[in-house]
Amino acid sequence: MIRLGINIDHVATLRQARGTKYPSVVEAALRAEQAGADSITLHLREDRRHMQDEDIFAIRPLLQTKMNLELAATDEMIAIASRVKPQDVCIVPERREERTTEGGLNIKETYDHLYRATQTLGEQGCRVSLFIAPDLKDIDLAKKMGAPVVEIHTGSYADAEDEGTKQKEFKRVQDAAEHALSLGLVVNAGHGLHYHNVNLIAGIPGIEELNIGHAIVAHALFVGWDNAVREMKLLLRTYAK
Ligand SMILES: CC(=O)[C@@H](O)[C@H](O)COP(=O)(O)O
Ligand SMILES: NCC(=O)COP(=O)(O)O
Repeated sequence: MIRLGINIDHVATLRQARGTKYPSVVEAALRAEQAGADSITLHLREDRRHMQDEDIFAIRPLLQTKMNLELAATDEMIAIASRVKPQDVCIVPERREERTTEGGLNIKETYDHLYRATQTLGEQGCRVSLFIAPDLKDIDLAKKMGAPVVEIHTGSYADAEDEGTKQKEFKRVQDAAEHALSLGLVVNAGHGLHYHNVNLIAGIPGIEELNIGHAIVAHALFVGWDNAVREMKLLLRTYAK
């Protein structure tokens, strides 16, 4: 059964907008688990625009499911992950000026650096995932690097502005997932997924987990957090093959 990772970054975005203590990211994480989340994803960005270090340390011991900590492969972030010891770590690309994560890791250009980060985090007992574009060559490099998991960036699929582009981008994700599974990799996917586009991705056989956040936080404004999580969980159950 495909698993649902709830990314709570943008609960923190609302909090950071005013520097208040509310909404509580701890409450968001625990209630998401109660509502059916199989994992809690948090992206500790270098610029701390949403999640803060103290959020990561506070949430880690309280989770009943697992923590998937997203981070850039920097010495600072690897040191934090080595202290927090999340069950899963997803290495993601980061550029300060970006509005959101644009594209996957440039594995070819940064192979040696990513290899060292993957090894270090693996030695800490974390299951390492690489956030990559739906590109077969990048998947081959991820396998060569020894990362047990890849998370396929679904942003181009989610951003498609016409049906033809959407179907083309979906096939890229589908082909990439099939190739990664054929190499024995665990395959996750995420970025930009919402209640009206998750169906095709959830229907790809073999995908282990979808990480979804922004759309769930947005929907929660109208239906409540618990219901927003439950509705997404039901969609995954409905469309998974
Ligand atoms: C890696 C990924 O797709 C998510 O963590 C996404 O980055 C959400 O956070 P932002 O909206 O800050 O990019
Ligand atoms: N890795 C994808 C993720 O964690 C959530 O991305 P989004 O749903 O907030 O776009």
